[in-house]
Amino acid sequence: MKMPTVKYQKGDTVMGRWPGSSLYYQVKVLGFDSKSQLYTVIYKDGTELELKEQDIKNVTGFQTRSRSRSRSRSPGRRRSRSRSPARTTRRSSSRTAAAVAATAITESTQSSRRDTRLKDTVEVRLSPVEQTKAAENSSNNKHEKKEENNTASKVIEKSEAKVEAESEKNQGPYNLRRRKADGDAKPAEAKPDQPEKKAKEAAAPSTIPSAPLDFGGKIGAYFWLLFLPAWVLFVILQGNLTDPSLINAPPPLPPLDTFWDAQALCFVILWILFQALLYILPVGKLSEGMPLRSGVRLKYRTNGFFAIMVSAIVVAVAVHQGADLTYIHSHFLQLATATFIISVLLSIYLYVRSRYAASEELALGGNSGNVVYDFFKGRELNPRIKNFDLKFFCEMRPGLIGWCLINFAMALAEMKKHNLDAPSYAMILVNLFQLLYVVDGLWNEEAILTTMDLMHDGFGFMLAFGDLVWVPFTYTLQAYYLVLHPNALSLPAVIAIVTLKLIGFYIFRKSNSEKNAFRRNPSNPKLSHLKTIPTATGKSLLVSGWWGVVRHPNYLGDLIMALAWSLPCGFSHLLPWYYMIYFIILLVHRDSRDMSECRRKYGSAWDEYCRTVRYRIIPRVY
Ligand SMILES: NC(=O)c1ccc[n+]([C@@H]2O[C@H](COP(=O)([O-])OP(=O)(O)OC[C@H]3O[C@@H](n4cnc5c(N)ncnc54)[C@H](OP(=O)(O)O)[C@@H]3O)[C@@H](O)[C@H]2O)c1
Ligand SMILES: CC(C)=CCC[C@@H](C)[C@H]1CC[C@H]2C3=C(CC[C@]12C)[C@@]1(C)CC[C@H](O)C(C)(C)[C@@H]1CC3
Repeated sequence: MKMPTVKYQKGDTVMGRWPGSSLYYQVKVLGFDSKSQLYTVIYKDGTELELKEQDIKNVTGFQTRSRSRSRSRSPGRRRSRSRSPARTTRRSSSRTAAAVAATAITESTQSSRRDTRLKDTVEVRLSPVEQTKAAENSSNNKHEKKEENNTASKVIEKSEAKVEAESEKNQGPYNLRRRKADGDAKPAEAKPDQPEKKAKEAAAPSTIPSAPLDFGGKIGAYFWLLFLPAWVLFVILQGNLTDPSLINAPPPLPPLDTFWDAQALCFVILWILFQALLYILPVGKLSEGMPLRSGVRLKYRTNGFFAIMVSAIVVAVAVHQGADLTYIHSHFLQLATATFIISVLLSIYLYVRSRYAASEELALGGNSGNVVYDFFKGRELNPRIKNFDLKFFCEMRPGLIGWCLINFAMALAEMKKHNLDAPSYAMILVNLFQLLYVVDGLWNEEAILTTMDLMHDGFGFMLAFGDLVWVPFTYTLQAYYLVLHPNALSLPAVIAIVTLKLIGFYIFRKSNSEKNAFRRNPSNPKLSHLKTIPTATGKSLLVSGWWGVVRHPNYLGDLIMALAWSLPCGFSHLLPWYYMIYFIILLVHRDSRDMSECRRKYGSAWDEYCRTVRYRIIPRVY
């Protein structure tokens, strides 16, 4: 960059104020943009920021800050332990831009959230220095103080209102850039029909970091590709046995032709098309997703509740007209096979189209270069055909609503099998509990946009198979099991199980809504009583309320609900407990995936959060 005649020159070592605080660090000037009048500076750990001239000072007139003074003055100090910067540095292995952020715990009140944030900056990870008295008293500095508040409040306005999008779009007075160390630059791929994009990407190295391999890496991907379908087959066959124990040897494989049923395939295709039609109807809200790396926010048609209501009416009319839904029970294996074929075809399509996707459209994982791993994990973050979002649709519609349809069919099959006028208590509980879970998910469909799958995971076999096959054909196992293995429940048992379900649901819903509301509008007045930790990305972390109890309160509620789903099936067999066991494994794994991802994103701010909120899912246990 050619430097015009400006106060500080490229290569100068100066003191740069950290946005939102009154602390200065030694930085090197990288350049000056005459248009925005901002200096690009680099901190010692490699973080780049754009600063105004007022926020830069000459090194003379500064002295090293005494740490104890800095810390004892801080209100946040009261809440946090292990504050030694040296110690923190040693501990935090994956320091990101956040590692240099002033990690503070802020208690925001409705009226003074912004001010409090300014005052509460308590900790820095570089050696902070402050100005000498003489320098502080200079008239220049008086002006500076006034200006400091202005600029700092701009930062906070930015981080509270349009946070993520802007910080990535490089628009505000301060500009937190991605650290170079955030990932390996990958060769840019571009759509052949987008020569402009291709040229741009070829010129600038891609910013897509490849995340560490998950799920056992490349070998793991082979394993899961074989194991997951085999497991679905195993549990379906087990459900038909008189003694369906998960620890029994697998039943003999039925002849190959029993897997295939053209009619079953037609039903599955019809169901998916029907759901797709409901999804594209211009009914319901258009919700914005979280900002992507490019700063863009995609729009999603969140009409899931409408879709399940219409589906329920259509199914009721069909049953009234004589449609025999017990077909679903008698052709469970064939329906699962047909859906599996569709999920494989969809995954192949997704993989092929991802080869033509621009690098900014790819997820952080799934770009290992290994075909099998990438096919399994998924490469493209938000594959869309026009406005039709394939990942969102698959996650929220055919499988999820199909789950309720299958449960209902199992209730009818139970009545038919045992000549009942009404389903058993156990069947009713399982149906109602899971219906509540799905309807709640669809009612709060917008909340899915802030979950890991939507924000971070690519769409590949894992999710396509998970959404279309795994959910409808394994999450229904309790109802499937009850058709052939009735379990009588006493009234007190029913009351106890319902109570447990409601407790779980309350924790699950409240915690998910709290995070979703906070992510959508961090300055939401309803959340102003909550304590937060700011991070260098502009986003904050909740550190009180539900997210101050454990790091994943939503998982806790979900697990309690899972327990309530299995209890109605009794303790005679392990099969109906499969969901509970699987769910513990899934959530523990998701928690550790999320931990690594958040540590990568938020650095020391995340470490601070983990020190403050010590337990992951179950208070005082785990
Ligand atoms: N039934 C099932 O099969 C099943 C399976 C999996 C999950 N689930 C449920 O689906 C829901 C979503 O789960 P999920 O795995 O996507 O995880 P999640 O807990 O909804 O999302 C994790 C993300 O939340 C943000 N976050 C973490 N701590 C925070 C804090 N203290 N303050 C503010 N934001 C914070 C982080 O993202 P950002 O900071 O980037 O926003 C983190 O990556 C959960 O209720 C879970 O139980 C159900
Ligand atoms: C194939 C395997 C082993 C894994 C795929 C995981 C996949 C089935 C789940 C990952 C995230 C889950 C999820 C729901 C369903 C199951 C998953 C897609 C969810 C849509 C269920 C309804 C809830 O209300 C929810 C919070 C919206 C759930 C979001 C996450």
